[in-house]
Amino acid sequence: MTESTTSPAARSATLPLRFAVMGAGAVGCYFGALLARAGHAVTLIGRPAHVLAVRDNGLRLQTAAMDVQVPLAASTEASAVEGADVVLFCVKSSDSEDAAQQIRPHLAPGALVLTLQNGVDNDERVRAVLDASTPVAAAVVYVATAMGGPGHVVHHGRGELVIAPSPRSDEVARQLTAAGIPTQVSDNVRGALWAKLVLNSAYNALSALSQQPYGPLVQVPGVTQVIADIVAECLAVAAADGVTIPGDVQAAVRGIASTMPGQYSSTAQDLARGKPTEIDHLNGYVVNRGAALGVPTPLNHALQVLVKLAEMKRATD
Ligand SMILES: NC(=O)C1=CN([C@@H]2O[C@H](COP(=O)(O)OP(=O)(O)OC[C@H]3O[C@@H](n4cnc5c(N)ncnc54)[C@H](OP(=O)(O)O)[C@@H]3O)[C@@H](O)[C@H]2O)C=CC1
Ligand SMILES: CC(C)(CO)C(=O)C(=O)O
Repeated sequence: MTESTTSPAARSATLPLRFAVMGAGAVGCYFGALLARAGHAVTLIGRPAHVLAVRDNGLRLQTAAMDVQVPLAASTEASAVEGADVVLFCVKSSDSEDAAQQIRPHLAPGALVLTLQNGVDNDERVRAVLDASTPVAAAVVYVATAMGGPGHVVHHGRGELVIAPSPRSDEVARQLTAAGIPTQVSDNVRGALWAKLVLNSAYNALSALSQQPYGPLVQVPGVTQVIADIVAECLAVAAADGVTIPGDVQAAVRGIASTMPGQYSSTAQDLARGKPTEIDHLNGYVVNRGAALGVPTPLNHALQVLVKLAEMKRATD
């Protein structure tokens, strides 16, 4: 096909883009590394020890299929988003406003900010901080990754995204998919984020408070009934909020314990490392929406409070 017969969209799908990753942790490093390997210009923005390691040796990307050093740019400064076509916004949900404030003065006009986070309202919270002209699209992240240490990301499974529509979403989805990150654009990302929120609300706090992986957790008498009751509260809030949750959420909830029996929730991992959890954006979100909509959520509230107490204890140990 000659240049003149190629549509602008098709042409742009073949051109490398400039990506910045705001919050270069497990999720941002994994996707950033794949994009850099596909020829895109990628800058990671993260903490000093990680940035130094990446600058010295590149990012070590360890998956079942490869263990490679990926050269890419890294900075501790939010100003490194300058010139990016797309910002992968990958901080924890509790850091969204701060991180958005930090990148705001440096974003190029029209840069797309993609929120790759758990929790259902990060896109709204980021949009509220950024200039009204900046497109922000939520992404549902289906991946299991962890940091192996500074400059080292370990992939444990999956790696797809579902992203919300925006002026650049189709183009970006094509580029991501071509880079080995299967990406769909969906007009029900909120529903898909809610589906994940239900799983997180059902399992994360219980795994965190007991420091148990999902397999042994559900063997304890009473746990599956508690999970069913938590899920019922979440679904009542979602219904009152007009959210259509795609797929069979009950089957997805049951499937977690059998498909990931050895997995500890991210909340359990945060607590074990003495890091703040995202609980206010998981069970806590269900509680707040429930309160606003007049739907009682006593189990979600109890779990939120218990995790906050455990965070407090961990911080003072
Ligand atoms: N890991 C996974 O497999 C999955 C994670 N998710 C979700 O993705 C999101 C990101 O998770 P994950 O990557 O695991 O989290 P990480 O904690 O590994 O990564 C976030 C990184 O951003 C850093 N950071 C925060 N604020 C700034 C800032 N202002 N400037 C520079 N760096 C900053 C953090 O540093 P510090 O810790 O020092 O604050 C941390 O290193 C979360 O919402 C999570 O729930 C979703 C699906 C799977
Ligand atoms: C799906 C689940 C519950 C898997 O661990 C998760 O997203 C988390 O740990 O935060």
